[in-house]
Amino acid sequence: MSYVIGIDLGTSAVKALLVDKNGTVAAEATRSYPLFHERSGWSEQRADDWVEATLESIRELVTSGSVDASAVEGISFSGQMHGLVLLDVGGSPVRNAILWNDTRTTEQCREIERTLGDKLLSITRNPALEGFTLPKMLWVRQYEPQSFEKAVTFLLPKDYVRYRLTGELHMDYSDAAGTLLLDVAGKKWSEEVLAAFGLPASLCPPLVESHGMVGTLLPEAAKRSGLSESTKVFAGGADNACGAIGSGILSEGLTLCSIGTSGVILSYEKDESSDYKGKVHFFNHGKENAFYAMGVTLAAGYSLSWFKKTFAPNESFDQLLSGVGDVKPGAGGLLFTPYLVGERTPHADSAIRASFIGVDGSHERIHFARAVMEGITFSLGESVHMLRSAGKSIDKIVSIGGGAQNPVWLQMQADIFDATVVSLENEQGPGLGAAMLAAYGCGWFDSLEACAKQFVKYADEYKPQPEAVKTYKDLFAIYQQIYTQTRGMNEALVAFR
Ligand SMILES: Nc1ncnc2c1ncn2[C@@H]1O[C@H](COP(=O)(O)OP(=O)(O)O)[C@@H](O)[C@H]1O
Ligand SMILES: O=C(CO)[C@@H](O)[C@H](O)COP(=O)(O)O
Repeated sequence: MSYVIGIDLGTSAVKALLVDKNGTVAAEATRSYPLFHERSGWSEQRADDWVEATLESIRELVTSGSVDASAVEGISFSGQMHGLVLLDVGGSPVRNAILWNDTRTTEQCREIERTLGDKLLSITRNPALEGFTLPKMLWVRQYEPQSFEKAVTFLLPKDYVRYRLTGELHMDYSDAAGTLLLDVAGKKWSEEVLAAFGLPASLCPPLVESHGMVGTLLPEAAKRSGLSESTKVFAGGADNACGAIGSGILSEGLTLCSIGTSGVILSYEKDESSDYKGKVHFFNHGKENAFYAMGVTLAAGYSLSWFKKTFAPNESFDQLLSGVGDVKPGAGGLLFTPYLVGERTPHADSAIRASFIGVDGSHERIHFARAVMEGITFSLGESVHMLRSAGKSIDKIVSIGGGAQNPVWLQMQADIFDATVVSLENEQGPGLGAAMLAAYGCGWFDSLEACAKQFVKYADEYKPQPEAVKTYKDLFAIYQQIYTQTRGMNEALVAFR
């Protein structure tokens, strides 16, 4: 049997999947790495931690799957988006990577808006948001000029891992779209944006399709991972593009909900023609010449893991959430807004922070846990609402990410989104999407769609329950007021953080 490997470089951990030609996951391995929050709003990781964790997880896959190294034909990647990795002339990172959920760059975002005006949206199809890569570059240039002077290339997280495995520098369109340096519709680095900020084109790596082959493994990487040097390496894509591929979101009318560290609602776009005026992100898909529109909740799964870490550090998610289905929708009048690190959609605001509203003497920890899950889902519901308001019809949503492991949460999504929610048999959307890019790249299938027919296996369907839909509609109207009513207070609190 032949295999491919899909690597999902997440924020909390890297997950590696060994997948056979039938799309069956033969083995899985995961390794976590630390996140550094040196100041409020900052979020960094060490790029070399990703490489070590990836090599270790591949080695475990190969060993636990008891496969012959020569049976693994290809490997590809899904990566957390937007993170800035600056490399010096020797190919080493000049500082820690600054991640997608780091919001230190408000000043640089305003500078980008002032400099580019309307051109920003027409070229990059996205507004200046703190999480994107260009503002991070400008921040490093302004505040750490000694590091920036050393930088000759920039990469995104999974591109750095792939570079260390192959020695080749590349970036795929789906990830490049999240840098604010790409002409998204034209599929090329924007000379206009680069020139406007005095950035040399040589900083940008060559662009490739997600299923494009970029090389084979370096001898050292082959030795450490246990794979053969002839293993073909394919570019891969942004985690949300790969999550979409791994969930079969490859044609018009299909929508994805992903609750990982972040949360996203993503809707397929067959071409570049839709214009959301920057209200949602608009990026290149990992499928050639396709696109997607996407709303992002910065602290989705992160809100629940913050809650667990703070109030139930010694329990598993399943223990923490046991009994959460017995609490009625609305958590006894307790609402939560998941703005622990600021927000992106629909409120691009780095100063806003989370709230519990309606705390009552009768509330127990389980009500708070339910309120956190509901607040995250309401936030994602805002993106569903925005896409519907722009004319999208959203009746069926494939749900992935760590959050999709809990059936109560899947039913809650169906009730809050008022749509049928479908889970996957193997809850590994982005990793499976990466494996599919390798399988398609290896020539196992004529198209990603043909690969999806074989690889993507849907599991349970959750239908919206009318009574809960009605309750959540009423609560959503109250939830939506919390942002405007707490914004001023949070701005005043910035000085105390
Ligand atoms: N058993 C579970 N039930 C509900 N939520 C879970 C469970 N396990 C993990 N999660 C949620 O999923 C998140 C991690 O999702 P994952 O897709 O692995 O993230 P990432 O790819 O960003 O590293 C956690 O922050 C947590 O909120
Ligand atoms: O910033 C975004 C999308 O724009 C995030 O979705 C990141 O891509 C991180 O993803 P996860 O670690 O939550 O999967």
